[in-house]
Amino acid sequence: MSAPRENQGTTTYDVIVLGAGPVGQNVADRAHAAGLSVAVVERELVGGECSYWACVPSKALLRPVIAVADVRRVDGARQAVTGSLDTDGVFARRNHYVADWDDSRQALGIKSLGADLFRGHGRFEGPGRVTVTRDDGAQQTLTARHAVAVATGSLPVLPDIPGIEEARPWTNRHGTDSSTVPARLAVIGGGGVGVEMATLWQGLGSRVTLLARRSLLPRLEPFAGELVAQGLGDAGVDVRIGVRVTALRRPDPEGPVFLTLDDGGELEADEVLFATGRTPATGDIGLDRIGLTPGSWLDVDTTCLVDGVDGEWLYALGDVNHRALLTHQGKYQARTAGDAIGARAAGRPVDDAPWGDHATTADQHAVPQVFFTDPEAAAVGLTAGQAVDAGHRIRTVDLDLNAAQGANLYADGYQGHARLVVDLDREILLGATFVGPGVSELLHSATVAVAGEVPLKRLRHAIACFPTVSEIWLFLLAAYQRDKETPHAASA
Ligand SMILES: Cc1cc2nc3c(=O)[nH]c(=O)nc-3n(C[C@H](O)[C@H](O)[C@H](O)COP(=O)(O)OP(=O)(O)OC[C@H]3O[C@@H](n4cnc5c(N)ncnc54)[C@H](O)[C@@H]3O)c2cc1C
Ligand SMILES: NC(=O)c1ccc[n+]([C@@H]2O[C@H](COP(=O)([O-])OP(=O)(O)OC[C@H]3O[C@@H](n4cnc5c(N)ncnc54)[C@H](O)[C@@H]3O)[C@@H](O)[C@H]2O)c1
Repeated sequence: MSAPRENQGTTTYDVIVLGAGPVGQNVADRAHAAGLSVAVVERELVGGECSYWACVPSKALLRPVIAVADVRRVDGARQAVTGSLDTDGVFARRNHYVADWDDSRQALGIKSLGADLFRGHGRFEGPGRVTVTRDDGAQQTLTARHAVAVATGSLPVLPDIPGIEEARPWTNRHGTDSSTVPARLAVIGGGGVGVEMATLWQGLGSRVTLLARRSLLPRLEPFAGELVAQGLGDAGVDVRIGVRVTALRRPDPEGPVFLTLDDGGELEADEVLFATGRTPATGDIGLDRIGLTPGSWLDVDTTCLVDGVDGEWLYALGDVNHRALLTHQGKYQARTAGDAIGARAAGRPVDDAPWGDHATTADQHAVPQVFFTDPEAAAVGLTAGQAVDAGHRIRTVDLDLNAAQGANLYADGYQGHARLVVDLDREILLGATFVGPGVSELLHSATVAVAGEVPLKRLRHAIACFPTVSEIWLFLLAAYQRDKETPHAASA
């Protein structure tokens, strides 16, 4: 490792990491493990959006809601749940998991992995050169001998609708850090944030209206959004699909917000939460100083080197490269790119062939995701539609999950559905989707099968325990075999 070197107010490290979310932390760890000196720059909280306003608080708040729903599906246990959720307890639980928005433990983590933390806003001044501006205006310049890794994440997008400022909308920030439950909440957007926020605030006692201009969870198999919409409706959410907000008003700043809808209606709520997508946090990081466009997503190659930048020094990881806006996928990119940075710095060969040590091949073939709704929706790889669009010859296998006795024992009247997408030419799985209570823990089996390209002939020998929900694999594979042996079986 070349130790940090100071010269005329500029400190030189082997690697500079911009952003200390989960992704920045992981690339710093891997680069340091490769023997490189590392500076990490963070302008807000070490741990990023994920730790304080996204994954962690949302799951801390959702778990009690789903735990109670799960108990209510088990006769004998249901009778033990007689009251409503203790919201103070739920908020205290959330506060515990976000450490009361105090990042000192995570900041120590940066130190203990051997990197130096610089608090402040990082901006490129030129290739390999970053200025850090602290809140008090003090500035420090850092230069990188080998690499800069941009892991600045993403920000919520608010649509340009008249009255949006006056409405003082919530985004994922208030949606996860509020400790008051609005009596009526309008949630706009049917993606992951929208459906999870609707689930959790309805569970905590709000009367939620969810407005989605298209189907829910549109990137998953269509049945996922349909079952999640049904679950939300059963929980009391007013789900309205195909409805847009055209204007907002909050005439009395202390009073309710009014939403004008394109179906001619008006909706009154106490708060409105926009979950209408993300924009890259690259607007103010000096991209123009290095020949890139401020505010753009950063396209990358398989080792996460940014396209169109000479010299193999600029990497972009996590949300900012727009490959998959998921913590686990960003961390995978960070581990892979951290190793690639180490290899390039040492002059060792880079193994960027598909599934190689320095390639993020899973980003294209095996991205797993779970939405913690009730029912849960879990998917990996390609949907049937995506597989056909990509030119694969496929067959889909569909089954209700209650075909597995384990599902019925897990929840009385278990309702859920599974789909496998099979590549007919190679007889491997391209994708799998499970929707139902408790399926989040089922997904990794499918991820192993998809990423491992395990032949179905061999998968048959991976036995699931009786009586678990996982036994659905047995029935899905048997159904595939049956279809295969039936000449008229449909292939999509
Ligand atoms: C409500 C919600 C729930 C979610 N739930 C899940 C989930 O359950 N599972 C999942 O996998 N994903 C989930 N996601 C997505 C997940 O939050 C992101 O994919 C993840 O946070 C991306 O990590 P990151 O490190 O790239 O960015 P971030 O977590 O956004 O971290 C980026 C860091 O960079 C810092 N930064 C930005 N600009 C600068 C600068 N110029 N100088 C210095 N520092 C800077 C920021 O302050 C921040 O700390 C959820 C998202 C939302 C909104
Ligand atoms: N459990 C998880 O892993 C989890 C949970 C939440 C979010 N996430 C990830 O975080 C990212 C951001 O999630 P998100 O839900 O904010 O974004 P998204 O892009 O997934 O969904 C946004 C939705 O809002 C809709 N929309 C956009 N503009 C609109 C408008 N003006 N009016 C009405 N609807 C509008 C879009 O059609 C889309 O369906 C996603 O990639 C998501 O997968 C993951």
